[in-house]
Amino acid sequence: MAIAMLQQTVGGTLQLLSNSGTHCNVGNRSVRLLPKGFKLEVEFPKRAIYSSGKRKLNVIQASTSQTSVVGPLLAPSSSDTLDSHMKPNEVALILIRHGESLWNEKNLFTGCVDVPLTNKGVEEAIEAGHRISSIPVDMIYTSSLIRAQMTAMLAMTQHRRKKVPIILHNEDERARAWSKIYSEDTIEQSIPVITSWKLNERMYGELQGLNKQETADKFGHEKVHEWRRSYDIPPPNGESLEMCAQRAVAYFRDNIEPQLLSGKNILISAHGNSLRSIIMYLDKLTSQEVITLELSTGIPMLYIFKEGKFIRRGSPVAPTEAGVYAYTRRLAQYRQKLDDMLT
Ligand SMILES: O=C(O)[C@@H](CO)OP(=O)(O)O
Repeated sequence: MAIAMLQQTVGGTLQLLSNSGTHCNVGNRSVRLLPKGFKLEVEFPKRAIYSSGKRKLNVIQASTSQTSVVGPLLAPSSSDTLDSHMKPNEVALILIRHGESLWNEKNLFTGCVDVPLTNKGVEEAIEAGHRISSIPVDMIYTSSLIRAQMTAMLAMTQHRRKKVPIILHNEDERARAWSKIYSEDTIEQSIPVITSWKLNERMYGELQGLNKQETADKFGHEKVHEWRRSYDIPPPNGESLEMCAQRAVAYFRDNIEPQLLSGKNILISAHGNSLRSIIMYLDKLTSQEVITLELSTGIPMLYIFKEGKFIRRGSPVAPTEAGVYAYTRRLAQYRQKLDDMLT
């Protein structure tokens, strides 16, 4: 079976690796892949579909130095409209802040420290999953932190479509090779989960691990409020919200938005401040507006992406809530198909 994988781009060089000699279409050129890899000099467009046999390799932002590596699991043949092969004219984007973590419970500054969920956090994640269980999800993005990953995975246990979320391991070639799936059908029933530190909580510098109340008592409530909720004032040796927004929004624009454009329904499980940053971008909030935005743990927020615009649709309260599915005909149809499939 022909499996080609985008390995890397260096300047204008696109390197494809193949597990067998096979033909691969790159743009409008048909090329032969060699067993041990193939190098091709190509002026590639920003977004292009590269196909090998029946599979599509979706190359995102190939003209930048950092390229998303997309293997077969990452590019299911269609977005999940059970399973229509038409590119939809609108897709769902769901944002979830992770459930309560052990350090949320202890009221400690957490930032990039990798702390798991509490029992309450587990329950919140399951409840979030229940709320979104009839909304299509084709791809999941999470931070590299376990609390966001646990939240995404627990939420997906509730999804009525019953696809299996699978974390992609792109750390190196062996990690990729050793986690490869060899069944087309199994790939079809999977949801790729892409993790990136760029969606992490903002790095809280020398406040990480300190108690929020004790820090306020020591440095004054005003100072601590400034560190926590100003836009451009960083905590000692940490990131301001503005700095967090720079990397989180850049990641969203470079990696997630192209997938939405290509018709994928997406769930992002991340953190208070990385999500506030992304919401600032989606809702075009000013720096004054974003500092008053507070996100609760485990509450999913739904957006519809249509004609290049993000339309905020609030938070689904229940999978059967009429209001959510009245938002768009496509969501209503998807839920109906799930009902038909499951009864
Ligand atoms: O401690 C943290 O990492 C964050 C989120 O819990 O705190 P804050 O409420 O100050 O953004």
